[in-house]
Amino acid sequence: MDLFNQNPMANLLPYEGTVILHGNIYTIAEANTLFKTLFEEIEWENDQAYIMGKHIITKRKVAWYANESYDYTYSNVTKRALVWTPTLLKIKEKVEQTTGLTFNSCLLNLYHDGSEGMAWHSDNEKALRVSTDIASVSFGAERKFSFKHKTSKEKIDVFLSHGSLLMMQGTTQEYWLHRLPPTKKVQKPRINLTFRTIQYTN
Ligand SMILES: O=C(O)CCC(=O)C(=O)O
Ligand SMILES: [Fe+2]
Repeated sequence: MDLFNQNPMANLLPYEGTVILHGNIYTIAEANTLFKTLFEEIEWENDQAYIMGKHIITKRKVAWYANESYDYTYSNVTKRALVWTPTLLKIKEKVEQTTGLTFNSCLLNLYHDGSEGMAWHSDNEKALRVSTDIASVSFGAERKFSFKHKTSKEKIDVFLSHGSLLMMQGTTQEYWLHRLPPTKKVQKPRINLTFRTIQYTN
């Protein structure tokens, strides 16, 4: 037995965090249908932010859905969460069954092609967070997703395929950054859903 053969359910991080790739939780046919439905039904908007006084509008599109409609402020822009669509609820239930965890909100990102990505960051907005577990579901073009340790700078790459589930847990956000690097190799769109547990008051 090759002990170094990658077990897809093993922790991909060597220390100070837990990242588990569950692999594909949907068949290609199911994932195709979900991609199409999300592409058409989600209320996609360009993301906006004020970063160092500059108003930034991304090409990448985003949407927030949650158990309740509520306002939240992120990068100095106030946004309103939308209430789950039936498709999102079905995906949330599948993720909850697979992981044994529960989530109350979801950030969706639509990358039209490989020229769009997301820069190094960690998802640790303290005001919002009650749990650090994040479930990431991907549809469409396969893309590389990278982790970088905040002090050692060690890098770990993983490929996120059509219908796959990746879990980021424990101290991952505290000690590691992640990003979706842009790439010239990908011409097709990708949709990513990150299910989170956030504390909201309204
Ligand atoms: O598109 C992805 O795979 C990751 C998105 C992400 O990191 C985020 O929404 O915080
Ligand atoms: Fe993130």
